[in-house]
Amino acid sequence: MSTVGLIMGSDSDWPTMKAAAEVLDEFEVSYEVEVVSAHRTPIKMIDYGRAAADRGLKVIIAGAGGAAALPGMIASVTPLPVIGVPVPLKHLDGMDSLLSIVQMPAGVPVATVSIGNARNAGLLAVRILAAADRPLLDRMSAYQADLEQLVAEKDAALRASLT
Ligand SMILES: Nc1c(C(=O)O)ncn1[C@@H]1O[C@H](COP(=O)(O)O)[C@@H](O)[C@H]1O
Repeated sequence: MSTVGLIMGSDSDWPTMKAAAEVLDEFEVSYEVEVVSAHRTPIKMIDYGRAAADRGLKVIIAGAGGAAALPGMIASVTPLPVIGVPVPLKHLDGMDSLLSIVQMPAGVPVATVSIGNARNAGLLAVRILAAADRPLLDRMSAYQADLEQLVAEKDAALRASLT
Protein backbone atom coordinates (compact mmCIF):
# COMPACT_ATOMS: atom_id res chain seq x y z
CA MET A 1 0.00 0.00 0.00
CA SER A 2 1.32 3.41 -0.96
CA THR A 3 1.46 6.35 1.44
CA VAL A 4 1.35 9.20 -1.08
CA GLY A 5 -0.92 9.48 -4.09
CA LEU A 6 0.87 11.38 -6.85
CA ILE A 7 -1.72 12.28 -9.45
CA MET A 8 -1.75 14.57 -12.46
CA GLY A 9 -4.20 15.75 -15.08
CA SER A 10 -2.22 14.36 -18.01
CA ASP A 11 0.81 12.24 -18.73
CA SER A 12 2.26 15.43 -20.25
CA ASP A 13 2.63 16.76 -16.66
CA TRP A 14 5.13 14.04 -15.74
CA PRO A 15 8.31 15.98 -16.69
CA THR A 16 7.27 18.52 -14.02
CA MET A 17 5.75 16.09 -11.52
CA LYS A 18 8.56 13.58 -11.47
CA ALA A 19 10.52 15.90 -9.15
CA ALA A 20 8.01 15.03 -6.41
CA ALA A 21 8.58 11.33 -7.04
CA GLU A 22 12.34 11.85 -6.80
CA VAL A 23 11.96 13.40 -3.32
CA LEU A 24 9.73 10.55 -2.16
CA ASP A 25 12.36 8.11 -3.42
CA GLU A 26 15.07 10.02 -1.53
CA PHE A 27 13.10 9.73 1.72
CA GLU A 28 11.96 6.17 0.98
CA VAL A 29 8.29 7.10 1.16
CA SER A 30 6.05 4.81 -0.87
CA TYR A 31 3.86 6.37 -3.54
CA GLU A 32 1.66 5.57 -6.50
CA VAL A 33 1.46 7.54 -9.74
CA GLU A 34 -1.73 7.94 -11.74
CA VAL A 35 -3.25 10.20 -14.39
CA VAL A 36 -6.59 11.45 -13.03
CA SER A 37 -8.46 14.38 -14.56
CA ALA A 38 -11.41 16.33 -13.17
CA HIS A 39 -12.17 17.52 -16.68
CA ARG A 40 -11.52 14.41 -18.74
CA THR A 41 -12.14 11.53 -16.31
CA PRO A 42 -14.53 13.03 -13.72
CA ILE A 43 -15.97 9.73 -12.49
CA LYS A 44 -12.50 8.25 -12.04
CA MET A 45 -11.41 11.40 -10.22
CA ILE A 46 -14.29 11.19 -7.72
CA ASP A 47 -13.77 7.46 -7.22
CA TYR A 48 -10.04 8.02 -6.63
CA GLY A 49 -10.62 10.79 -4.10
CA ARG A 50 -13.35 8.94 -2.22
CA ALA A 51 -11.34 5.72 -1.92
CA ALA A 52 -7.95 7.31 -1.16
CA ALA A 53 -8.09 7.35 2.67
CA ASP A 54 -9.58 3.86 2.95
CA ARG A 55 -6.85 2.54 0.65
CA GLY A 56 -4.25 3.82 3.12
CA LEU A 57 -3.02 6.95 1.37
CA LYS A 58 -2.02 9.71 3.81
CA VAL A 59 -1.29 12.64 1.48
CA ILE A 60 -2.22 13.44 -2.12
CA ILE A 61 -0.04 15.51 -4.43
CA ALA A 62 -2.04 16.73 -7.43
CA GLY A 63 -0.48 18.50 -10.40
CA ALA A 64 -2.34 20.10 -13.29
CA GLY A 65 -1.81 22.78 -15.89
CA GLY A 66 -4.10 25.42 -17.39
CA ALA A 67 -7.62 25.38 -15.96
CA ALA A 68 -6.39 23.26 -13.07
CA ALA A 69 -9.50 21.93 -11.37
CA LEU A 70 -7.96 18.64 -10.26
CA PRO A 71 -6.32 19.58 -6.91
CA GLY A 72 -9.39 21.40 -5.61
CA MET A 73 -11.84 18.77 -6.83
CA ILE A 74 -9.81 15.99 -5.23
CA ALA A 75 -9.69 18.00 -1.98
CA SER A 76 -13.48 18.26 -2.07
CA VAL A 77 -13.97 14.46 -2.03
CA THR A 78 -11.26 13.38 0.45
CA PRO A 79 -10.44 14.36 4.04
CA LEU A 80 -6.70 13.83 3.31
CA PRO A 81 -4.30 16.77 2.92
CA VAL A 82 -3.91 17.75 -0.74
CA ILE A 83 -0.85 19.54 -2.13
CA GLY A 84 -1.38 21.29 -5.47
CA VAL A 85 1.31 21.78 -8.07
CA PRO A 86 0.64 24.42 -10.76
CA VAL A 87 2.14 22.96 -13.95
CA PRO A 88 3.34 25.63 -16.40
CA LEU A 89 2.15 25.24 -20.00
CA LYS A 90 3.31 27.16 -23.04
CA HIS A 91 0.60 29.84 -22.71
CA LEU A 92 0.39 32.08 -19.60
CA ASP A 93 3.49 30.51 -17.99
CA GLY A 94 1.54 28.66 -15.30
CA MET A 95 -0.24 31.75 -13.92
CA ASP A 96 -3.57 30.25 -15.01
CA SER A 97 -2.83 27.03 -13.17
CA LEU A 98 -1.50 28.83 -10.08
CA LEU A 99 -4.60 30.97 -9.72
CA SER A 100 -6.90 28.01 -10.40
CA ILE A 101 -5.29 25.99 -7.60
CA VAL A 102 -4.54 28.64 -4.99
CA GLN A 103 -7.85 30.50 -4.93
CA MET A 104 -9.88 27.82 -3.16
CA PRO A 105 -13.10 28.72 -1.39
CA ALA A 106 -12.99 28.62 2.43
CA GLY A 107 -13.61 25.13 3.74
CA VAL A 108 -11.68 23.23 1.06
CA PRO A 109 -7.93 23.78 1.54
CA VAL A 110 -5.25 22.95 -1.01
CA ALA A 111 -1.62 23.59 -0.01
CA THR A 112 -0.31 25.18 -3.20
CA VAL A 113 3.39 25.23 -4.06
CA SER A 114 5.01 27.63 -6.50
CA ILE A 115 4.69 27.16 -10.26
CA GLY A 116 6.39 24.00 -11.42
CA ASN A 117 7.83 23.30 -7.97
CA ALA A 118 6.93 19.65 -7.59
CA ARG A 119 10.09 19.13 -5.52
CA ASN A 120 8.62 21.30 -2.77
CA ALA A 121 5.36 19.34 -3.01
CA GLY A 122 7.31 16.16 -2.32
CA LEU A 123 9.14 17.78 0.59
CA LEU A 124 5.89 19.10 2.05
CA ALA A 125 4.34 15.63 1.81
CA VAL A 126 7.34 14.22 3.69
CA ARG A 127 7.00 16.90 6.39
CA ILE A 128 3.28 16.14 6.84
CA LEU A 129 4.07 12.45 7.25
CA ALA A 130 7.07 13.20 9.47
CA ALA A 131 4.93 15.03 12.04
CA ALA A 132 3.80 11.60 13.27
CA ASP A 133 6.96 9.66 12.38
CA ARG A 134 10.08 10.47 14.45
CA PRO A 135 12.64 8.67 12.21
CA LEU A 136 11.28 10.51 9.15
CA LEU A 137 11.36 13.79 11.11
CA ASP A 138 15.03 13.17 11.91
CA ARG A 139 15.75 12.56 8.22
CA MET A 140 14.03 15.83 7.34
CA SER A 141 16.18 17.63 9.93
CA ALA A 142 19.30 16.05 8.41
CA TYR A 143 18.17 17.16 4.93
CA GLN A 144 17.76 20.73 6.23
CA ALA A 145 21.23 20.64 7.80
CA ASP A 146 22.67 19.45 4.46
CA LEU A 147 20.91 22.30 2.67
CA GLU A 148 22.36 24.80 5.12
CA GLN A 149 25.83 23.33 4.66
CA LEU A 150 25.48 23.52 0.86
CA VAL A 151 24.54 27.19 1.03
CA ALA A 152 27.50 27.90 3.33
CA GLU A 153 29.88 26.19 0.87
CA LYS A 154 28.48 28.13 -2.09
CA ASP A 155 28.70 31.36 -0.12
CA ALA A 156 32.35 30.64 0.75
CA ALA A 157 33.14 29.80 -2.90
CA LEU A 158 31.46 32.99 -4.12
CA ARG A 159 33.33 35.18 -1.67
CA ALA A 160 36.62 33.42 -2.45
CA SER A 161 36.10 34.12 -6.17
CA LEU A 162 35.82 37.85 -5.39
CA THR A 163 39.12 38.13 -3.54
N1 LIG B 1 -5.92 20.88 -15.66
C1 LIG B 1 -6.18 19.68 -16.17
C2 LIG B 1 -7.15 18.77 -15.72
C3 LIG B 1 -8.03 18.95 -14.54
O1 LIG B 1 -7.84 19.95 -13.81
O2 LIG B 1 -8.88 18.11 -14.33
N2 LIG B 1 -7.11 17.69 -16.52
C4 LIG B 1 -6.13 17.88 -17.40
N3 LIG B 1 -5.57 19.09 -17.20
C5 LIG B 1 -4.38 19.67 -17.82
O3 LIG B 1 -4.41 19.85 -19.17
C6 LIG B 1 -3.06 20.07 -19.58
C7 LIG B 1 -2.86 19.64 -21.01
O4 LIG B 1 -3.03 18.25 -21.12
P1 LIG B 1 -2.60 17.48 -22.45
O5 LIG B 1 -1.11 17.67 -22.60
O6 LIG B 1 -3.00 16.03 -22.21
O7 LIG B 1 -3.39 18.11 -23.58
C8 LIG B 1 -2.20 19.29 -18.57
O8 LIG B 1 -1.30 20.20 -17.93
C9 LIG B 1 -3.22 18.75 -17.61
O9 LIG B 1 -2.82 18.77 -16.26
